[in-house]
Amino acid sequence: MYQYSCMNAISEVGLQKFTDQYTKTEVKEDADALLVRSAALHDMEFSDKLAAIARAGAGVNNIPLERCAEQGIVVFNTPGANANGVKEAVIAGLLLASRDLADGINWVKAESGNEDIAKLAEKEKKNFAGSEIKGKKLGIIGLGAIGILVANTAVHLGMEVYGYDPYISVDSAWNLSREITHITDVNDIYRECDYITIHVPLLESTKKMINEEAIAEMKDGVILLNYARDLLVDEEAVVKAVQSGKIRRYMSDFPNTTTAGVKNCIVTPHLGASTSESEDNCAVMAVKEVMDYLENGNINHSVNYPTCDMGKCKGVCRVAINHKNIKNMIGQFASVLGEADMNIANMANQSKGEYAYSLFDLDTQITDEVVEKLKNVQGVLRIRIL
Ligand SMILES: NC(=O)c1ccc[n+]([C@@H]2O[C@H](COP(=O)([O-])OP(=O)(O)OC[C@H]3O[C@@H](n4cnc5c(N)ncnc54)[C@H](O)[C@@H]3O)[C@@H](O)[C@H]2O)c1
Ligand SMILES: O=C(O)[C@H](O)COP(=O)(O)O
Repeated sequence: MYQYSCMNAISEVGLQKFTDQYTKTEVKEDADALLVRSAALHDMEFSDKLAAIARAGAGVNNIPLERCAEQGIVVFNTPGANANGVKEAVIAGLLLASRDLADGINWVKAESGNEDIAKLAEKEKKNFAGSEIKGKKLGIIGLGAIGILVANTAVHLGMEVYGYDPYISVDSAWNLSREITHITDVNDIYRECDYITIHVPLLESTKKMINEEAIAEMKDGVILLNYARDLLVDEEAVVKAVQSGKIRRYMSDFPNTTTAGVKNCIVTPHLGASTSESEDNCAVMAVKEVMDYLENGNINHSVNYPTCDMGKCKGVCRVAINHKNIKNMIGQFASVLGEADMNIANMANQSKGEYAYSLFDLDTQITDEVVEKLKNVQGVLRIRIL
């Protein structure tokens, strides 16, 4: 039996995928797996029982990845599962930034008791006039799951699309429309584009990538969209630029005291992935990842451990070892098993940065004594027998 705990509300469509081997617990210390959306886990202590954390979503900046890896806790996310939801929010953002729909709607609300509203509207509408996106240049920074969907949709809406991503995956490159101009110097996006949208992960290297210098390179009256993370942008510099008119509008999905309520900053309360479809997709993917890891030891879509998948165990038992990526680990594991007269029927070993993961299918049941010997190999972080 396994136990899981939810750190945020997780879609029932996903939770229903758990079989009767799983029960939900409110006691986090009892959980084998945690499911989370944006709840901040940086200050949370993790029990020795916890084997997996699944982020039902894309961004993992709310999870201490390194600390988890060191404790042998595999962290998963659900790449692409909410990308369509975010794409649609970004397209809405493009239109809201171009047409003064928000102020127009607010004006109608304010005048709702006015009997002359229809006549007055015809007089006032000039105050809410905008521009069209067709024929305008859109620069996309980050062509991953969301960036490519935005890029391809914007092409269909008649925009001229420029894309920048020095680390683009082969999959993304295959899925990108040929109409998109490939940019290798991000400054060309800043200099050329009428609209700029960012879709990169929040990492040390991307923090405040949109800063005063980047803004200075941009066209006057540019529209900037941020449905990725607020810390990617120096928002104090953005607010100054909005107030001076350098940036016509700043669209953000991340409210904070810097941008909330500022004229021409249109901020939504982190709604990008808040659609029933995205919430279901993310939860289903997260639950499947957790079950495959807890039951079979397979790792798919982890952000702190390598992908390692041997399907279902074909031997008598499977030994799953989370360990440091240092030399001679496999040799030591094989020696311990060989000395105990245990044959390895099948095995896999993969590494990612400082961490590695090994799976061994054995022809015989492993004993507690051998498990203890494997645990004592220096660099081993966790062992599970499945
Ligand atoms: N608003 C929301 O609700 C919401 C929902 C989902 C994701 N997000 C955020 O959107 C962002 C993108 O998510 P995704 O699912 O597309 O992720 P992804 O991993 O599929 O794509 C990110 C892309 O950014 C590229 N990249 C990394 N560093 C870069 C750099 N310095 N310059 C240019 N490109 C760079 C990567 O190569 C990758 O192709 C993330 O920050 C994520 O947290 C927000
Ligand atoms: O990174 C993500 O997937 C998004 O920011 C969505 O976050 P949420 O699951 O809290 O809506």
